[in-house]
Amino acid sequence: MYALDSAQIRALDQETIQVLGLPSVVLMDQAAQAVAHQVMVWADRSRRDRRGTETVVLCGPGNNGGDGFCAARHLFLEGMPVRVFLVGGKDKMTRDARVFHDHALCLGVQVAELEEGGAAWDSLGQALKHADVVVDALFGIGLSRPPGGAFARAIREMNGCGAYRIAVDVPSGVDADTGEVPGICLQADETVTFCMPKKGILFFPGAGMAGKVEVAPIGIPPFLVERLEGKLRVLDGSAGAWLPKRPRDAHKGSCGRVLVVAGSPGMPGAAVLAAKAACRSGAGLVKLFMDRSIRDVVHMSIPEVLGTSYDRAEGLDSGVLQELEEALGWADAVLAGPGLSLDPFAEGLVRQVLEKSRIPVVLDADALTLAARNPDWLRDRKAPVVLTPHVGEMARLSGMSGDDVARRMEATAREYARAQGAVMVLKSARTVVADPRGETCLSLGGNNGMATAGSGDVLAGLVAGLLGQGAEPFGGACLGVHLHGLAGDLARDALGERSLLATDLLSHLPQAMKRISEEM
Ligand SMILES: NC(=O)C1=CN([C@@H]2O[C@H](COP(=O)(O)OP(=O)(O)OC[C@H]3O[C@@H](n4cnc5c(N)ncnc54)[C@H](O)[C@@H]3O)[C@@H](O)[C@H]2O)[C@H](O)CC1
Ligand SMILES: [K+]
Repeated sequence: MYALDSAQIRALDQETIQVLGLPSVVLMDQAAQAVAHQVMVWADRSRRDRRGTETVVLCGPGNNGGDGFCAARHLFLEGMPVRVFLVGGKDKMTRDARVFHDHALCLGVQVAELEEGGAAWDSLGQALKHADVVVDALFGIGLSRPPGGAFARAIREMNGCGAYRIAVDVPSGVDADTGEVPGICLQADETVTFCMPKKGILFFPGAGMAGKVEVAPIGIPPFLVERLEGKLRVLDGSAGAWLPKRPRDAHKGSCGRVLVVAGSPGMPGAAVLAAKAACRSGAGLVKLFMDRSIRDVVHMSIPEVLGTSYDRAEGLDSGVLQELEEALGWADAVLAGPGLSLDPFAEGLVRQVLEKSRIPVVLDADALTLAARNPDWLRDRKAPVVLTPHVGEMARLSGMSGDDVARRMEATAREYARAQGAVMVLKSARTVVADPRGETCLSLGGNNGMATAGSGDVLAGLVAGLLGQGAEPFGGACLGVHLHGLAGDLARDALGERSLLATDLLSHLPQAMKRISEEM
């Protein structure tokens, strides 16, 4: 599945209509049938007699409204009571919307026009009072500014009624491309979107307005979708294809060696979480390059982890750098950053990793901040790099504001990946993974319970562990993100969301790994 923007979906529309000769009203009718079907599904699920289920449809002047008129037709032909209210005026209607508006009228569907100051608002109020379902067909991908006037009032009325709210394609008020909600917006219980989900209902805040998303085919051939440029792939179980195969005669030395450069005096936690996640990824050997002061607590927490320790108090001398270089020579992948701190000692370690590493490098947490301070380190590096910033760290790396990064998650990840020649894992409630060559994935997995200390350390360790087993950087990052979200959802299902801890992610990783291995 892909998340598409309005330009892509319009291009698909046009190709299907022009190249394949499928009339646009056929696409609209398919879309409308899907909406009407979901109304019937709701009636059946609520054990309501379909013919007793009252539906109110609010239509805008565009093709979103056209879907609404056409859906009303289908409900009417099913013998279901339906009322339609038009906002925006008949004179502004698109051709296809007009076709189904007129046909609905011919069938006997009641259509009233809502105008500012008009009398039909009372009828709308009455209709919504008795409605079981309300269908929002005001705006779809054509929204170009915050809804105002009669449109805003209609949205307020829909939000204020007790009916089950179904949005057509996009909840009215959501920017279909960015997910921004510039003004008033429908709070949908469900969104029936067509062909492929629109980016605006997968990225927040739009994702928070869409409710349950149903994706309905409307006759656009898959091969047209596949050949679209710049698609945003939505991660699912197929991410398992990126899981490195294990040698048949596996032994601990042949299942990946991962070096974790993490932790600092008094800060063992992040290092433990990251190293444990690398172990849980299936890597054969994980070695922590750590300060002597945390060695005991690390070995108590993870007996499986090897360790090379240094004494930060003695300062960063050539001996430590030599040991780090030797450890890099031992490893198949390296993670630097969790709990490393930002002092000159830590700076020296990250610099050494980027200068000397010929194996894939994952930079997380403090290493990202240090790399942002020294941009030439990334530029001059010799190894493939995966960066795993959250929005704030991305702001520091890119010089953008956090709000701008949050508003342009996909574009920011793509641009920075290309500029740095690095794989970007840009983390937020929706995480985007971008490859320097342009391939980009979106993870819908995970939940609010994962917004907790250490969650990022687990992800970074997981990604490094997969790269250490031979996953290529982009695939390993995508698989790590997918597994991380799946483990988080499994943990939430078992423990609830509120009290989730990063250690719960670790304990649910085996189940997540088992799940994707079985789906392959
Ligand atoms: N392939 C598909 O996915 C198909 C989608 N269909 C539906 O068509 C709409 C898109 O229709 P469009 O006419 O382009 O735009 P909208 O109906 O979303 O918008 C209506 C119209 O309203 C004007 N407008 C925009 N913002 C405002 C505002 N704030 N206030 C007032 N007026 C506004 C603007 O002129 C818009 O054109 C898509 O979402 C699907 O529902 C097809 O039915 C089938 C194929
Ligand atoms: K809508």
